[in-house]
Amino acid sequence: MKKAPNIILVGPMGAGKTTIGRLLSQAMGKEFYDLDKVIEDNAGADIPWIFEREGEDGFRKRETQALSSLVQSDKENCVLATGGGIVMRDENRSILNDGSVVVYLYASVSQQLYRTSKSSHRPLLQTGDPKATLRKLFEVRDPLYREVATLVVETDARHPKSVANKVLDAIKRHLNTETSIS
Ligand SMILES: Nc1ncnc2c1ncn2[C@@H]1O[C@H](COP(=O)(O)OP(=O)(O)OP(=O)(O)O)[C@@H](O)[C@H]1O
Ligand SMILES: O=C(O)C1=C[C@@H](O)[C@@H](O)[C@H](O)C1
Ligand SMILES: [Mg+2]
Repeated sequence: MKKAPNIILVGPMGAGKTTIGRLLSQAMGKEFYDLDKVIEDNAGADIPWIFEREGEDGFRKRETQALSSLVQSDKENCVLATGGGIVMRDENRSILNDGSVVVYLYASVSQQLYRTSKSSHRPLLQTGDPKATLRKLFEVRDPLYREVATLVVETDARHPKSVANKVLDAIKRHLNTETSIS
């Protein structure tokens, strides 16, 4: 029998990947993984510490390693929330495109700013002008999220539960179309 595809959420910081991923995994009865958390558990240190000691490059190496061991292990039936920069490496985009259903959670820059403003856990946003940083990242990354996405779901002005339901409907529709006989 065909394996159930993994569901992978991509999108910018504050899109809600962690929040929606958890809700989605509960609704679908799948196991939930948050790649940022997996990286932290593997390193025995938090993301700000990794950036400080190893730089962004060190973090990206750990990110690719965690992604490939999760997705290329025999794990199936899981929901994986990624970090906002997962699409930056070609190697990661190839892994994402290898049989998973990838959902791009779209959020406008102003929503990203609002949703990330309460936490100082994101090293890339510890700048004088986080809005300008988010805008620059969005210009580079939005086309890459779209490149890997099977589905795109808009999250602005929606409660997390409503986003999760929208994602669920889109996944069901996608999987039904994929398996129906034309
Ligand atoms: N649809 C939504 N409406 C309002 N608030 C939201 C929504 N989705 C997420 N949030 C809130 O925004 C904040 C950031 O969400 P979350 O941590 O899930 O984002 P993320 O995409 O995982 O970010 P990162 O890439 O940094 O891991 C949280 O406080 C969360 O409760
Ligand atoms: O957008 C990014 O590059 C990042 C997003 C976070 O989820 C973390 O993965 C880390 O802070 C880097
Ligand atoms: Mg997250």
